[in-house]
Amino acid sequence: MSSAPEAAVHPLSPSVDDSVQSKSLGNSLSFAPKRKISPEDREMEDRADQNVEMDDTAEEADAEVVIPSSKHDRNKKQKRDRDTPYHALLDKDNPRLAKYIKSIGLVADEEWDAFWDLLKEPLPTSFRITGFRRDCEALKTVIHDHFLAALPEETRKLCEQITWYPDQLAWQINMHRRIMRRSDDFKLLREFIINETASGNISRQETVSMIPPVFLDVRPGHKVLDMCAAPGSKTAQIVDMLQGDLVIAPESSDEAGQAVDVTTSETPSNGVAPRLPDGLVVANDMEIKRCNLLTHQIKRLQSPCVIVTNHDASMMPNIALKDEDGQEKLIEFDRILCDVPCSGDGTIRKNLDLWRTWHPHNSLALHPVQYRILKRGLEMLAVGGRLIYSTCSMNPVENEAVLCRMLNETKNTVELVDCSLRFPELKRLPGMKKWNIMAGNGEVYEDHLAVPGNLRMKVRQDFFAPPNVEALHIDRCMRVMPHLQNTGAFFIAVLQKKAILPWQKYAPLAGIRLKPQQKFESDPLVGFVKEDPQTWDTIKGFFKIHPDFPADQLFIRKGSQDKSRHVYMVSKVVKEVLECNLSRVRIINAGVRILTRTGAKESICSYRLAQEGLQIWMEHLGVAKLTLTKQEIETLLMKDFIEFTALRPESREIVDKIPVGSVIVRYEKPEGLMFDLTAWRAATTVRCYVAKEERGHYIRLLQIEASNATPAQNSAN
Ligand SMILES: C[S@@+](CC[C@H](N)C(=O)[O-])C[C@H]1O[C@@H](n2cnc3c(N)ncnc32)[C@H](O)[C@@H]1O
Repeated sequence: MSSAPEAAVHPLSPSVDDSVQSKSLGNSLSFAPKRKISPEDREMEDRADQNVEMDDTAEEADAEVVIPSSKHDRNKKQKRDRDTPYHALLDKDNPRLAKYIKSIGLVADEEWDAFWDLLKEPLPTSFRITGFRRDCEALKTVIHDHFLAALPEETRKLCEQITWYPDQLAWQINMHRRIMRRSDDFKLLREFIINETASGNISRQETVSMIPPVFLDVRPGHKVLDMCAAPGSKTAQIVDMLQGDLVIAPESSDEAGQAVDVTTSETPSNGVAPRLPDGLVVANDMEIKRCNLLTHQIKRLQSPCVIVTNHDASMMPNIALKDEDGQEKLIEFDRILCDVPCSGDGTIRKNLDLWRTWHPHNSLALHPVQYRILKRGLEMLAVGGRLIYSTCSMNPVENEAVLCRMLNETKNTVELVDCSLRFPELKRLPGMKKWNIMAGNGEVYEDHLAVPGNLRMKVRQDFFAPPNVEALHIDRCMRVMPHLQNTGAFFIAVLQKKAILPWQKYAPLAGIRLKPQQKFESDPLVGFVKEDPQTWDTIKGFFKIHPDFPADQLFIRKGSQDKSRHVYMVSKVVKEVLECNLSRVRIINAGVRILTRTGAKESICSYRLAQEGLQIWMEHLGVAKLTLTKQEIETLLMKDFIEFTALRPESREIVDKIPVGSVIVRYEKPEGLMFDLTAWRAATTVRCYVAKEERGHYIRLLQIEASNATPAQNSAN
């Protein structure tokens, strides 16, 4: 890799230390049983990791699309995607589908042609910036000032900032990715999006799929449950909100004062410990394979607040915490997302098979499970908490009918929130108060009385609008339709729990006995500091860690040689959840790696900082940062190391004072780009410990900064 004399023998060389990984790999505590990974699984995980093409992996999986079950199927699909001239071969017509949508009464007659024609058009390309706030802002500026500003005016008009999206961090380019691929105008922007997706800083996500988390109104410190989370695009938004990296404007002026600023980058001057991200996101999915996709997505977020679990959401086990008296108390979640499995007809613009496979029976069959997941969600929600029910289906049986049934059963303890004044730029329709239902035989029925006896078990009474539909305020639900702003279709309902549910009154929460469930066998999890106080003392001294740093939130896996090398950090609540629930909740993954044992003898500290966890606790590290110039940092990023002889005298002077071992390298331009990297100060070099994709990200930003700067600015650096 390098010609440096040290590099060949350095014990920390990336070639011998497999722990320098991209954001998406091996950086959190895994609880999954040691499973044998089949080539198919591996391929699926690789696909999720690589994102090498601007593909729709996450997006497609977002809808309830079946991931091809065998390698053969996948190869066939890939071949078909490659060979099929863009959307051309399919006969995009389905008279029964047209009859069904017309029969619901969802689209006004005068809008029908616009709606139906658009369903046959491919979706635009949409994406959002994700990650820590400081980095998001830098990337937003680059996209704006460098790429969009350079586009010819006609092309630029196709790029819309999604105005309702918080902090203006999302865009919709009204052109399908396959056409974009052939456009010279978009070449640079497209490449940039592909590379930034690979390094985890941009997330390709369909516009409508971004809506539910925005209405969920997550605040720092909240406890959030995402019941059907895989592949995790909405979980990622939730985590950004929880950590204060994505800020939703308060709903009312009363709330403005309560909003907590959790920006972790400021060191308080009053000696108080800098804030660490707190709160909890439980990201759950029933399918273990999809949980693996979810885990990969979550790892890119580098959050100590997330736990991935694997349960049927309709039977989600209770999760407990200990109160001050040591009594177990069930967690009541502040926010819950029920993005339930659905028939997915709202995704027909990208899931083209639906033109062929759509069947009215699917919605009828899905209603019961959707209802049960919603019911369990409401049970686990705190009084005063908020729950979002969402689907990418247009069928009222999966939407309004589920809600009407639940609202009637919860008897005024739950209400639909009126969001009509929120995000007015987002065009939407109100929930429907009356609808017809198409049975599996293709016949449409106006009410249950009209349904023939032999079909009444399948087309049930509670699938139709109830007589008291007005009183339920079902029109407060929101329907986004494709022709309103060139998107897919989506349904969103915001619910608030006003009191304990009627059937919960007889089972007071504090007294519930939790049943032990099947336990995963994995290496025991132990507190790092308890296990090895001496090493922690050395680490604390070496990195000058703030005395108030909560070291009890650090864990290692004991038993397996390989895993005990890494120290993971979790949030305070996640720590408590792990301590109380490992025997009854199937936890697949949690935590962020912050330290790795190197075994390097030449340093007094045998651990080095891990890049993925750096931002989380950096303000707790008093160790000197080595600030380098643009030229120096570029060398470090491109070659992987910089020799002392290549440093300017000022940098050399600082390096000479730093002991051998792990070091933070900073690049900082006043009013401009700023980032920190983990590195190793060796005898004659400084070696970078950042994954290739992430190094590429910083190199791109530096190059863009240089090309934007005036010649005078350039020479100053
Ligand atoms: C619409 S997708 C969720 C998309 C996800 N929220 C996102 O934004 O990336 C529905 C998910 O529900 C999962 N699922 C299906 N039945 C479930 C159940 N009973 N409990 C939990 N998850 C379930 C599926 O595996 C699928 O991943």
